[in-house]
Amino acid sequence: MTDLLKLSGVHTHISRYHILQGIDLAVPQGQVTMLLGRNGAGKTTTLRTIMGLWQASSGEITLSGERIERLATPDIARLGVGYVPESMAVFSDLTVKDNLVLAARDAAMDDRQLEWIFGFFPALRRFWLSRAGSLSGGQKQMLSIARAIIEPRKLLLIDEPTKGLAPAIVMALIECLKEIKRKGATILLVEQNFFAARELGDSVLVMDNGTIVHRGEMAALAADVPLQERLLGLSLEAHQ
Ligand SMILES: Nc1ncnc2c1ncn2[C@@H]1O[C@H](COP(=O)(O)OP(=O)(O)OP(=O)(O)O)[C@@H](O)[C@H]1O
Repeated sequence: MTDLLKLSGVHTHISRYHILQGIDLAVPQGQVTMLLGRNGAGKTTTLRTIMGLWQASSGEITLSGERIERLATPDIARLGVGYVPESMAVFSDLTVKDNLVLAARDAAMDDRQLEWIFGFFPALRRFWLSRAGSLSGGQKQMLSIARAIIEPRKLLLIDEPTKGLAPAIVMALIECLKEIKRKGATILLVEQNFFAARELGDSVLVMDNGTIVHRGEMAALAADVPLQERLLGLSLEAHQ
């Protein structure tokens, strides 16, 4: 299996704080890799460092074998990395359509890509000319993911997409992400929801205090409650 993304010995400082303390991880092509860990473990900082939003103070990050840790965020995006931040990246005052037009940047929106996205997220077709600010939380999250996949991406970084959403919406979102996965996407996914983690994850990385403390198959961690309690402080069931 080819590793699409690799981090070796990555350290990140935020002002005087040493947050990432030597991250080694690999994200295999065509798989969903879950990134779990307690609050404050460094999951968001890891995604932001890959995306160039924080600069690694040392270590190497490669995408398809190419070093990216010194590149600026727009250049990393141009190489095919899509990022869905925790705080839903949508422009509330713009329509759903304009949010997607902007996300497609200089490329004209491709009709086939758009139909593909409507297939996952039918609500976006329904509210095409509505202000994004008028959408529900779940619909905003769907728009935020749609913005990240409006152009073909090699790699998607998604930060806690189910956070704060009602259970029915969470289930719908999991189905959408499964479909995106079925189409062969490679995803690094931060997620604390048990169903989402178990349903979507092929492999799992667990972080604590800025390092990776466990790596393995998601199914193996999902089946091992004592290990979950040791690594996460409580079982995945309790994270629902
Ligand atoms: N802008 C910042 N300035 C100072 N410290 C920060 C900043 N952003 C994050 N941190 C610190 O870095 C550590 C890791 O935070 P991070 O958000 O990466 O954790 P996380 O695992 O994503 O947790 P959560 O699930 O709570 O978002 C925390 O101790 C946090 O307080």
